[in-house]
Amino acid sequence: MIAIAKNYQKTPTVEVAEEKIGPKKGRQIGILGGTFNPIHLGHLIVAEQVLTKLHLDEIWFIPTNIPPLKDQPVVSAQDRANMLELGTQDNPRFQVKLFELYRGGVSYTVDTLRYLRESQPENHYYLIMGSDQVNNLGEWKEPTKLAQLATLVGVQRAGYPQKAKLPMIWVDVPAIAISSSLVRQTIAIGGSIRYLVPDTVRNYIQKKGIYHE
Ligand SMILES: Nc1ncnc2c1ncn2[C@@H]1O[C@H](COP(=O)(O)OP(=O)(O)OP(=O)(O)O)[C@@H](O)[C@H]1O
Ligand SMILES: O=C(O)c1ccc[n+]([C@@H]2O[C@H](COP(=O)([O-])O)[C@@H](O)[C@H]2O)c1
Repeated sequence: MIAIAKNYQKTPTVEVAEEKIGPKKGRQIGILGGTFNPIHLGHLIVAEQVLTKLHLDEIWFIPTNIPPLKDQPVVSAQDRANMLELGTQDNPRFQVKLFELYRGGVSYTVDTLRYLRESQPENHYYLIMGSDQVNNLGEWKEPTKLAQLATLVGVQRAGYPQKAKLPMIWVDVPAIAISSSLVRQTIAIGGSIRYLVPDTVRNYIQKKGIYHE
C-alpha cells in the first residue's frame, strides 16, 4: 500500500516568474487533481484520452488533502490514496503524487502548481479539469494565475456545458456520467459498482467496508 510519508518540501515562498506558456520543452505532464472519493472509470477515461490526444508523457493524479470547495471526505486520505494507487497501477504512465497530502491544509491548486514549477521546472504542466470545474473557476484561488503556470485543459462532463473564461485547450472525451457521488450513493443503497470503478478498487471497498452507511 502507498505510504503517506512526510517527504514533501514546503511550498517555496518565491514567486514563480509570470511568463506566457512558451515552447513546450522537457517532459509534458498532465495534472489531474481531485478528491478521488473514490477514483472511478470517468477519471481513468479522461486521463487516458488527454494523455494520448495531447501526446503527454505522464498523467499525475494528485489527491486533495482538504478540498477547497467541498466537504471533507469521511473516508481517510490514506484510503483515498490507496484506492488511487490500486486504480492506476496497471498504467505505467499514470503516477500518483501525494504533494497535497504532505503539504496538509486546504489544497489550493495554484499552490501546487507553484511548487511544481519551482521544484521541477524542467516539466511543462497541463492542468486537466472537467467542465464542472471549468465553469466554477471564478471561485478558485487566483484563477488567472493558473493559466500562467500551466496550460489549462478542459474535458466535457455530462450535464455541464462549457463556459470557459480563461484560455484553454478542450479535448474530446466520450461523455461518461460517472461521478464519485454516484459510486458512493450506489454503495449506500447496496447497488453494484462493478464497471463504475476498477475491480481492484471495488475489491478494496468491499474488503474495508467503506462507504456503507
Ligand atoms: N465522469 C467525468 N467526466 C469528466 N471529468 C470528470 C469526471 N469525473 C470527474 N471528472 C473530473 O475529475 C476531476 C476530479 O474529480 P473528483 O475527484 O472531484 O470526482 P467527482 O466525480 O467530481 O466527485 P464527486 O461526485 O464526489 O463530486 C475534476 O476535474 C472533475 O471535473
Ligand atoms: O484552488 C482552488 O481554489 C480550487 C477550488 C476547487 C477545486 N480545486 C481543485 O480541483 C480539483 C477537483 O476538486 P474537487 O473538490 O471537485 O475534488 C482538486 O484538485 C481541487 O484541489 C481547486
